[in-house]
Amino acid sequence: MNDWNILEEVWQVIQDRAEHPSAESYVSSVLTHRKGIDKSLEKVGEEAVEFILAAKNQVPERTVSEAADLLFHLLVALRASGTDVSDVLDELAARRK
Ligand SMILES: N=c1c2ncn([C@@H]3O[C@H](COP(=O)(O)OP(=O)(O)OP(=O)(O)O)[C@@H](O)[C@H]3O)c2ncn1[C@@H]1O[C@H](COP(=O)(O)O)[C@@H](O)[C@H]1O
Repeated sequence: MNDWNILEEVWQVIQDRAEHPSAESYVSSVLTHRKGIDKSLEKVGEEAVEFILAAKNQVPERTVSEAADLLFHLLVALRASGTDVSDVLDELAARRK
């Protein structure tokens, strides 16, 4: 199944967790972390490295899983940096040749 809508769905949940933080929420814990934005930026770095290693070592299941982690943490970091994902999508669209 290819469902690009899942990205939008996860983005909306991240907005909700940012606006209504809860103790049980992982996203809230990252967005309210004592390290501030550094926490989500560290996660992006960590997950990027794990993705690179999985892809480089040609481990398909791990590559999929690490790519999902990377996309998720990138969305959280975009929120932490006050960047709207729509602007990122617009930027991609503007690069069409
Ligand atoms: N996609 C994810 C997702 N991917 C990974 N994780 C969590 O990310 C955490 C990080 O795990 P790691 O092993 O990388 O790191 P760790 O050492 O345990 O913890 P940290 O480094 O983060 O401190 C785990 O607790 C995972 O559960 C996620 N947590 C949430 N989501 C999505 O976000 C939504 C909202 O989640 P909550 O905010 O928890 O309600 C969920 O419905 C999902 O769609």
